[in-house]
Amino acid sequence: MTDDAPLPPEELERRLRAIGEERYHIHHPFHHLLHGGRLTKGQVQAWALNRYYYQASIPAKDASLIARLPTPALRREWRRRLADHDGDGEHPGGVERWLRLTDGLGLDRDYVTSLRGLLPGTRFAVDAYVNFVKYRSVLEAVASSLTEMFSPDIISQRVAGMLRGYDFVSAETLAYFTPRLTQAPQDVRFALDYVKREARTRAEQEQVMDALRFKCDLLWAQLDALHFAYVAPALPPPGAFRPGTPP
Ligand SMILES: O=C(O)c1cc(C(=O)O)c2c(n1)C(=O)C(=O)c1cc(C(=O)O)[nH]c1-2
Repeated sequence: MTDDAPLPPEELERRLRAIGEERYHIHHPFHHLLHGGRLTKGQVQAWALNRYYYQASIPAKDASLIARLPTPALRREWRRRLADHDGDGEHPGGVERWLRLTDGLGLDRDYVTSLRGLLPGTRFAVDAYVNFVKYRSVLEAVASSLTEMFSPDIISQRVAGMLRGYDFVSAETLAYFTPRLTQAPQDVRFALDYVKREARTRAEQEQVMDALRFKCDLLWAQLDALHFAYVAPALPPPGAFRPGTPP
């Protein structure tokens, strides 16, 4: 096999999984603290408030991808993701469910949704994701969703660890995560089959792997920003959320 020969699809999948093993945010020190019950309520609030922007931006990135998908079948598949996050008017979607999580932690909804307390690092990382999906190829955009291959593990760890570690967190507060345990594997099955089928050249396969690395990096960067602002050296930038201070 020359360097330019396409990888067998199963080898591409193995390499994608190896990228997650190495780079997924499950390995970030902030997550170890969060899941280990070692943060204060204010630090957990900072995590939830910042992550709201990620949750609220996911439907925007999915909607921009739908506009570029070439077939009804592809658009239908991606439309399901939009409904998962936005709800259908009767059942709440992920964005509303995340707000129930921030409610449960005692944060004011108007303050959370105003984004006034957001860290600049969160904003830049999340916007980079939305722009990546908007401007890169459809193949790279689909590939960038593949971090969801690794999310059921981190979600299971998080829910168990947070229920054990914090008396201010209840199963109801964390209800956001329950449907993700079935939605994420369904999303992944489709996206993984898609990239294995559509990345036909070695160059396209490299683009797929790079897209997954980029996505891991932007998830990591969000936790770096949180760690710097709220754990060590604990220097929240001007205007950012400060635990215990009224908005
Ligand atoms: O809890 C997590 O650590 C985590 C990670 C990810 C991810 O890996 O991108 C997603 C989610 N949760 C999530 O809840 C979610 O809705 C989601 C959508 C996407 C995406 O890229 O389209 N990732 C994720």
